[in-house]
Amino acid sequence: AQDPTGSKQTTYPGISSDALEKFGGEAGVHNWVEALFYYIMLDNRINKIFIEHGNVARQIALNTQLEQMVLGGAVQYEGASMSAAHADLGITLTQFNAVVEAAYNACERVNTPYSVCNQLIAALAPFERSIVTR
Ligand code: HEM
Repeated sequence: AQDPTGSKQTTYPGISSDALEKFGGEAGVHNWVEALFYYIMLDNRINKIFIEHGNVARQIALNTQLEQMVLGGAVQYEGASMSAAHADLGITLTQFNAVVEAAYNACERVNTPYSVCNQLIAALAPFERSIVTR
């Protein structure tokens, strides 16, 4: 599997050693990703991109892997690099930020402690460089 950042980075700064546990382990991360896509699909600024280009079941499975890995889990991410997955979508910073909002709403929905929610979202933020192309 490729490193999702497209770099050689394998550890994520700012992630505490108990982050995955506080997130509720694999089941907790999966619930969070389900809630994330619930809020994405309710957001009229971005849902059309996912309806037209996405495969929600595949994206939920791959995001569950990726987020567990970012939280320090011994999980291999088996999807495409962030740049390859998003290259043709012409994503704007406004659309990226809409997904970040959905991510915070998902944390509230599944009662993820705010500090550990922030750790995950901060660790995903650098992917913006690979995802926002417009
Ligand atoms: C940090 C933010 C993001 C992360 C971690 C992320 C993660 C992922 C992952 C893991 C995949 C699956 C790759 C694969 O199929 O191998 C994917 C695909 C996709 N993402 Fe994102 N994504 C992010 C931001 C966004 C944004 C902002 C949008 C649009 C507004 C978006 C739209 C899509 C779409 C439509 C696909 C499916 C592409 C395809 O199957 O051809 N993503 N993303």
